[in-house]
Amino acid sequence: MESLKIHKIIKTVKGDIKITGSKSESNRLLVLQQFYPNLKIENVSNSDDSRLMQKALESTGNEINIGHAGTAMRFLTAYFSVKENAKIVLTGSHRMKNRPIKILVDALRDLGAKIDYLEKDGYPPLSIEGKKLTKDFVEIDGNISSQYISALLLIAPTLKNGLQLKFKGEITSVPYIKMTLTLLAELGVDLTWDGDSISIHPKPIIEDKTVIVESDWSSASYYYSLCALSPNSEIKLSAYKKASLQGDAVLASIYKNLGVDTSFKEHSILLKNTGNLNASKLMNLNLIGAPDIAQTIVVTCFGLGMECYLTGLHTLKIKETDRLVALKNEIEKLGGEVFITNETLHLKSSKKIKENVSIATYDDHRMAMAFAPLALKTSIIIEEANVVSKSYPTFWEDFKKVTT
Ligand SMILES: O=C(O)C1=C[C@@H](OP(=O)(O)O)[C@@H](O)[C@H](O)C1
Ligand SMILES: C=C(OP(=O)(O)O)C(=O)O
Repeated sequence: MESLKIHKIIKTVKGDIKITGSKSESNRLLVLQQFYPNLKIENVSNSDDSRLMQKALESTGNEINIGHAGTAMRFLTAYFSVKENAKIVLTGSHRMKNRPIKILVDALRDLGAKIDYLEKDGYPPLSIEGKKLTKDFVEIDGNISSQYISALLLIAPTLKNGLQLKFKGEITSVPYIKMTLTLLAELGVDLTWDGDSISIHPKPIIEDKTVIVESDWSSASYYYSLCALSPNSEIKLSAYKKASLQGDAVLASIYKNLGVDTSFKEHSILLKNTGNLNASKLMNLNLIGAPDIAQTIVVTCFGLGMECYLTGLHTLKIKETDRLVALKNEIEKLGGEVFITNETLHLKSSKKIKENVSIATYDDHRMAMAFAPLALKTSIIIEEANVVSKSYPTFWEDFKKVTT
């Protein structure tokens, strides 16, 4: 699928969607399943990133290409470093070769791992020779990506003496670290998080266990946006729970201020447009714990003509694309005004949205999905619309279901 033209939607958004499992939970559990084969996983994500992860873990070849999948790149670097006798090259897309991995590689090398850079220092591709790691203490910078920390935590219980991780500086995307720790604890791993240090005890085997992956909250964000932009709309999404491991579940409280009410019913959430919106209010949010929903929120505010000021966005520059620049470029094409720094984004309120603008997606699934709901306001074109498969392969079918 190349460009997708979406004609202005005149229907009230309504429907019932079952969303695939969280890609973050899935990619952690898939690694853990290699260490603990008696772990069963249900509702695994059907995203490209999780399929690539599964394929990599089953691969018998000596070169693995994980495309655009950041978590897979980081988690597999740690995984293959401890897989005795593994000798592999881990590579990815052009963008992946420009997403930093030095902090993780340095930490693994400090623990004794054998990893070499094949092109640019500090970036994939990597050559990894797996071996037994015997050290049990490492310091790591927590401000660039929490994925480095999760990667180390996932291998920690398989190390002979476990692992103590000490953080330098501030930690970013903390809910993702908590997700990793909660999943480890569910498998019976003993751990403590005390101030700037996490200790993981060794756990060579676990009891039989089945984990059901909750559906993906980041994917739910696009329905929150549709609901916010469509008066009287109602969407039911499954399968979700109130006590989520995913930080993006904060959507429910954020979108309350954008006129969407969330109610939990058994395994689903019901989103309803309440009509309760003060569009002259400024949306002021720190998204350091939920970076993946920044694009959705900015576009919703733009569609509602609201001003928004987001902070805590320093990780957006090193994701699938520089998401701060991408948002500014595309919203300005539509007639909006956006100011960015390295960690903030300020959207001015604007009343008009230009028609038939073609939105570039920069190989970033979230650019395509975040801009699609604007079709409730005006006809819009989404370029390279199939990028959505990175996290949500059936997005366009599901989008159609609730909008036509
Ligand atoms: O651990 C994870 O599953 C993720 C952590 C976050 O990355 P950063 O920690 O790099 O912000 C998030 O943006 C990414 O989509 C998934
Ligand atoms: C940043 C993302 O993924 P990753 O870092 O795993 O490529 C994302 O899905 O928005």
